[in-house]
Amino acid sequence: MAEPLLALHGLRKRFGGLAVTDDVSLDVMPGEIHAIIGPNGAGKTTLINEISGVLPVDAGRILFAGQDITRLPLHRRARRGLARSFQITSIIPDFTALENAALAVQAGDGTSFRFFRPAGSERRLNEAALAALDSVGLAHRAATPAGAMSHGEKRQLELAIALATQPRLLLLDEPLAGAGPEETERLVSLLRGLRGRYTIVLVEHDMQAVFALADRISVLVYGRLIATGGPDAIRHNTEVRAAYLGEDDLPLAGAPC
Ligand SMILES: Nc1ncnc2c1ncn2[C@@H]1O[C@H](COP(=O)(O)OP(=O)(O)OP(=O)(O)O)[C@@H](O)[C@H]1O
Repeated sequence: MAEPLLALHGLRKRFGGLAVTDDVSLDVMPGEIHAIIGPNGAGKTTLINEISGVLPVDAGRILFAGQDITRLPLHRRARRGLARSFQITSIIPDFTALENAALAVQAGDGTSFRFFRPAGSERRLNEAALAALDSVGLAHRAATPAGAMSHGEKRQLELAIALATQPRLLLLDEPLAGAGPEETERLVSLLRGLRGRYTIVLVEHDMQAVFALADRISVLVYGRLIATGGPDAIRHNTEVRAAYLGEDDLPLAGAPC
């Protein structure tokens, strides 16, 4: 069996008296889209923050590609290929889509602060940036200033920026938030196109999208992991359904998304 790309072992985090991550252990396998769902306040964003290094854990271990990264700072996790997509805030509005992606390519290959670059590196930079834009269907908008793009396009660009760093693991925190129905459809098909090529941890409230996209789903309730499994197993899990009682957004049938 393949080794997990990301393995969480007994993670714990408290905010004052509140256990927000309560002995969470889970594996993310290479190439899978692994969704983390749970009711509001379940601790999903906190968990993503612990994985990316924004927040230190109180106890437990985080292994990435077999190496212990529990105490590594955020930038050193990023260097190892752990990319987090920051909701639009990483976009520079006055820069074109291509320039935004090129900055990310530079950050990814560690050349951001080199003043003297060998001839040809500019071209390679632009090619890599264009490839990232192309992978999210934005190549035709390369010359457009990011600030002039629609909300959905900014989401696509944000994804291109994350992909431009050539991540081994992509952490997506609510990539569909604020998107209208058409934008959602486009973003879901775009994410589906990344399946198998990237390993993705996805936190998302849109259950139709989650059940359409995820290979496996982990369910957090009050910081505790109550289930991990394929969409069908999760959909029919009694404890999961009880956790969502009163919310009608857990789809019973397969979603046509
Ligand atoms: N910095 C903090 N200090 C104190 N409590 C916090 C902090 N950040 C989050 N919390 C609390 O931790 C709990 C989990 O929050 P978190 O944002 O991780 O949940 P979530 O599952 O992502 O929620 P949502 O679905 O609403 O985005 C909540 O009760 C929240 O109020």
